[in-house]
Amino acid sequence: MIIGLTGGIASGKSTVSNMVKDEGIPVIDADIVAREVVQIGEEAYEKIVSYFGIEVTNSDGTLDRKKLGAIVFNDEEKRLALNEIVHPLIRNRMENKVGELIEKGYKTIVLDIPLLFESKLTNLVDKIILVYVDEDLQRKRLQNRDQFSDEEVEVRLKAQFPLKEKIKWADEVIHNHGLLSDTKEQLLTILIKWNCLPAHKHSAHTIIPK
Ligand SMILES: CC(C)(COP(=O)(O)OP(=O)(O)OC[C@H]1O[C@@H](n2cnc3c(N)ncnc32)[C@H](O)[C@@H]1O)[C@@H](O)C(=O)NCCC(=O)NCCS
Ligand SMILES: Nc1ncnc2c1ncn2[C@@H]1O[C@H](COP(=O)(O)OP(=O)(O)OP(=O)(O)O)[C@@H](O)[C@H]1O
Repeated sequence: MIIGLTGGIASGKSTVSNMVKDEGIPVIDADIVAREVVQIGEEAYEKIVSYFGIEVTNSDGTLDRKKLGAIVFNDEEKRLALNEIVHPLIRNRMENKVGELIEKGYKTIVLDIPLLFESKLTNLVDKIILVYVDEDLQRKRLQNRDQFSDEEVEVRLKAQFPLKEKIKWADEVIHNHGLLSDTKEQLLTILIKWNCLPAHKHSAHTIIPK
């Protein structure tokens, strides 16, 4: 089973995906793949530099992600242009990674994709888990984690579908407002329901009814 793990910026996807990895299930992280496809010399790197100009590179030639972020999150047309350059390559690379893991014998693979719905990547997955928090908490966690100004937070939230909308399209929702142990319990309940835990892990989490 290929599970799509999605949410919104700072809703807790990485937190949940670390819990998934702890259960011995491999995770492919779209944010990491997105960094791989823009390395110097890669096709997307050349396209980005020719579209956005040399100003979006650091002195060592690597992309200046802060500068590129400041541009694309304040200009919808440019954000969509960046998406058009990188998203097909992200999709391809993720499909290849899934193929490799299947060949290695993994029966369950999780794809952590923030823009699963926005980028129409849902056909990559069989089931979808949404990591949900309300927007106020999402703002607070984003601000705390990345030290963004109010405006930087708002433009990033505006670039994604609201989490409330995404709930409708998810098979399961993990509410990530409380303790990490609550979040983990919700995750395990879903994985057990879908029969996705490796056998030794499954028995470790089986709750024996009284
Ligand atoms: C704009 C960039 C350079 C900013 O880099 P930065 O290191 O500051 O952020 P990072 O890549 O870690 O992304 C953080 C979060 O921002 C959100 N985000 C990233 N790109 C986008 C986008 N194009 N549209 C909406 N939200 C986005 C996601 O929730 C992501 O988890 C970078 O995010 C990027 O290259 N984005 C395009 C690729 C993409 O869509 N990545 C998301 C995975 S599908
Ligand atoms: N249940 C929780 N309680 C307290 N803090 C949390 C909880 N879950 C996540 N956080 C914190 O909230 C922030 C955002 O979480 P995380 O980085 O997992 O989100 P994300 O969805 O992966 O973000 P992004 O889309 O930007 O990669 C982090 O600083 C994390 O430590």
